[in-house]
Amino acid sequence: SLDWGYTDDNGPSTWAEKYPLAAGARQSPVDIDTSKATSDNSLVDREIDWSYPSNCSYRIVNTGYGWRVDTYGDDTALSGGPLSEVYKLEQFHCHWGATNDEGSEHTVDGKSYAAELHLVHWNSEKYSSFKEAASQPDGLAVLGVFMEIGNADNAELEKIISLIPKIIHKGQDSQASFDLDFGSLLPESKHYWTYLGSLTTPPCNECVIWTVFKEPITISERQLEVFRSLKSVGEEDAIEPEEGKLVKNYRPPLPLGNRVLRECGP
Ligand SMILES: CCN[C@H]1CN(CCOCC)S(=O)(=O)c2sc(S(N)(=O)=O)cc21
Ligand SMILES: [Zn+2]
Repeated sequence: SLDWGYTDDNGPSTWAEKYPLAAGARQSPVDIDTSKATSDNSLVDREIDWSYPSNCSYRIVNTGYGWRVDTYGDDTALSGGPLSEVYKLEQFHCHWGATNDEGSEHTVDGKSYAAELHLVHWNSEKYSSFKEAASQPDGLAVLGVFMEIGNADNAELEKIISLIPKIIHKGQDSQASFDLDFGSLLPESKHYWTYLGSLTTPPCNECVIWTVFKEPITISERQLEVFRSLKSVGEEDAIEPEEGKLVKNYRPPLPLGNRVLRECGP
């Protein structure tokens, strides 16, 4: 069985037993208490700036904890906002819940969204590899985008969702070269909150500069159901058809403690 996961016997409340960093003071996600957010002038004139390729080849993989799209971050760049260097996109993935009233990792004044998209970048200006960056306090920059249920399908996400039936079991992957317009995976408004945190899964390294957008994007109920059809076990694990489904893969919020939560944007 998995040494960590999201069930009662291996879920977030047990992680610190095997992954001591999970009990740290700079953990993610957090509840974004909007009354605590300080609008910081140092961020105002440093708009978050990203450039992603329009068409690129990608690999989508079932990690056993969800789907992950590995990008070959050559001509990607994320800078500005809270970032002092240029970061490259390494991968993106998503977190969701068993029902639509939960699923996001960050919450806003206690409100959960149905899912949360994470675009994971690493500080390629300062460090020579993603792995090295993941052990540094300013090594990773993750963009968090809330997802709420809408009537229409999200056309960009559909390109990913159409591949999920090929990776139902843990370890399966699918190579695809589809032209993904990352810009449309991000909200129109660049209004965001930022704070220093961690990976939201083991090993829970405290290496992430988080930027969470205020405006959600939409996903349809059908599309979210496809996420929930993923399995956390491999094809060879003989289990009942309904068993092992990844119906939820989010970590509940941890205390912000004495960290500063900054807000920027109109
Ligand atoms: C299931 C494992 N998830 C991990 C896998 N990686 C960790 C690699 O550690 C190398 C030492 S990662 O840096 O790609 C990464 S980012 C996030 S999150 N949810 O905080 O955006 C989780 C994870
Ligand atoms: Zn994540």
